[in-house]
Amino acid sequence: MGADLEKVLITEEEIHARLDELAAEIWAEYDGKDLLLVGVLKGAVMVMADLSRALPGTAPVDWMAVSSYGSGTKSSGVVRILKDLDTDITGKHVLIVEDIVDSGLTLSWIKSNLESRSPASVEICTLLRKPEAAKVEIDVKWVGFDIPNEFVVGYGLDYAEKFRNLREVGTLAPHVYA
Ligand SMILES: O=P(O)(O)OC[C@H]1O[C@H](OP(=O)(O)OP(=O)(O)O)[C@H](O)[C@@H]1O
Ligand code: HPA
Ligand SMILES: [Mg+2]
Repeated sequence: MGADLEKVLITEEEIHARLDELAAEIWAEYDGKDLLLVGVLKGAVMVMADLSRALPGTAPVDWMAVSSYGSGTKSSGVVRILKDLDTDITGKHVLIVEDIVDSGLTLSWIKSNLESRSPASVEICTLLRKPEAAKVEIDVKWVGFDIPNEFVVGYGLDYAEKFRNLREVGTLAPHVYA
């Protein structure tokens, strides 16, 4: 599987060090508040697992599943809810936890969808962001790493459902696409 990578952009150690920093900042913001962590399946599973465990206190976790990419490498811009939250978020401080903000279309749709449910606040934490790929303006409060506009896999991110279980984030070698 490692041989399928062209280059490693972010190592496992760099990811964990950055998530530890973000967890401390996030806890400073939400300590004492009614916080709900919302993960976006499936990509955010690894980020949620490590970020939530790096928090110095406890908070409930819920999940949404939406589809925008299908099996390809380009966002269709069409977002569908495949699984909604189990939680009523009225009055809660919602923190959306994501693996990547690419075009921003998915997150901007999810954020306004959640904002329509009368929460106390909705913010976003993402491990990765591609500033050059942005198609909509979206306010992301916590960003792990800004990365170049290249398709990446690993640490939850897939290509055709594969490579989510890589420990690092990297780009794929051309032979994988062939
Ligand atoms: O900013 P955007 O261009 O909208 O892209 C970002 C979204 O695309 C990916 O999800 P995908 O739809 O591939 O589902 P997955 O998490 O199951 O891989 C990723 O996990 C984000 O949710
Ligand atoms: O670069 C990416 N890789 C994998 N999945 C994605 N979903 C949006 N951008 C990406
Ligand atoms: Mg995907």
